[in-house]
Amino acid sequence: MAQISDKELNAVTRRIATFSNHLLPVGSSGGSIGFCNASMNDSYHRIHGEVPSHEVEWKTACDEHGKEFTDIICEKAVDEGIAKITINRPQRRNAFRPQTIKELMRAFNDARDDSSVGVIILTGKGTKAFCSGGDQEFRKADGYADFENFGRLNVLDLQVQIRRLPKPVIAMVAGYAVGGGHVLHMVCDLTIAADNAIFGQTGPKVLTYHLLCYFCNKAHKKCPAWLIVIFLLDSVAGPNCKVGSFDAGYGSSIMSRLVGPKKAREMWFLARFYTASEAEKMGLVNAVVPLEKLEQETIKWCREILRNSPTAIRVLKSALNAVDDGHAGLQELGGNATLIFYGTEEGNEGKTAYVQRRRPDFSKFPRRP
Ligand SMILES: CC(C)(COP(=O)(O)OP(=O)(O)OC[C@H]1O[C@@H](n2cnc3c(N)ncnc32)[C@H](O)[C@@H]1OP(=O)(O)O)[C@@H](O)C(=O)NCCC(=O)NCCSC(=O)CCC(=O)c1ccccc1C(=O)O
Repeated sequence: MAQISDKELNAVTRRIATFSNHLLPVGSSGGSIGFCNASMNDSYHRIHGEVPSHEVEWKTACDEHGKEFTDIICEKAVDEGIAKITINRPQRRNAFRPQTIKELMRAFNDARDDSSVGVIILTGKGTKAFCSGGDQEFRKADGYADFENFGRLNVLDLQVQIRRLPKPVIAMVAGYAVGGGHVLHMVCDLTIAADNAIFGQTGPKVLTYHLLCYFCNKAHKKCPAWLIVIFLLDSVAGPNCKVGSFDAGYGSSIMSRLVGPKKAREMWFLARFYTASEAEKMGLVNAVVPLEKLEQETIKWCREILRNSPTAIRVLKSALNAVDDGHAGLQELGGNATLIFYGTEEGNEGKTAYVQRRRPDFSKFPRRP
């Protein structure tokens, strides 16, 4: 009779253990290994262990000229590939003005170029709001303007930057994510929400708030009494803000992809607000956690991502966007193919031959089926 070696016996025992673990109901403890879920007792989890849960040590980062940011806080985790970018205007529910967007774009650029960073968290200061969209005080007839005397919709550039950034961006949402702030979280790759989070678009609602600001500006800050009365009545009838705006770009198309065309129409046409658990059911967010666990859980997701291959994640992000992003999506995905090719011997042969003024020898490279 054929003898079975110790090695083979070990392999069989391991396979039976793995198989029987898969049969255990989810949540049962199933043995002495301290995983939260018995079905996680496979070789991957035995080798990699649990995702570490120790606290992050944050180090504040300046801008590229060593100057401190005014509207945002940029931090990097010590010895871990996590950058955290925080909109720091809590007194205005983290509404963004052009300066905020410019700083955000610089911080995202820095995190992109920093090869020690593998994942970026976008969040808002405090627990009341992730972001309440464009700061209406700075809205003019041609867009938003602060230190410059022309207006723009700067946030659209930031949306594109996040979409194309070759590292995952996670929105960490506590409190309101509304208007342009809601679009920002949708543009991020993942969203972890606190149980106090509120999501929604405000733009199409009645114009009282914007009208009030507009007339006050015109009247050198003096508000006509009738407008104040309308504003007060309107505030009582529906305390959510009303700004007269819409995002017919990513704010519509990405939303429709996330929640489906019918629900997207509901979100925009009715401009209702939704709780975190409603948002989770709609597919707007990846997870909802108690407010006090928000950062801990987000960090856990970051650490789990950071264990994985950065190139695989980079290519996957562009692949997941490619169909929707048309030429820009193909360019991003195609750029990744070229980037990987540059790192191969075959790619290098072409370059080396050119530099050495000789014919390249591609004969040694396989023509794969
Ligand atoms: C977020 C709220 C629901 C929070 O309500 P609450 O907790 O009761 O706080 P408040 O007392 O309302 O607010 C505290 C304080 O903050 C000020 N504030 C809040 N949000 C803004 C804002 N967006 N702009 C300016 N100021 C804001 C508020 O006035 C208070 O100030 P005090 O001095 O203390 O009184 C509620 O605050 C709320 O509903 N806010 C407005 C939300 C909203 O409608 N946002 C949408 C703005 S439009 C937008 O984001 C579009 C952005 C954009 O650039 C764009 C992109 C693509 C296409 C088009 C556009 C475009 O601009 O049109």
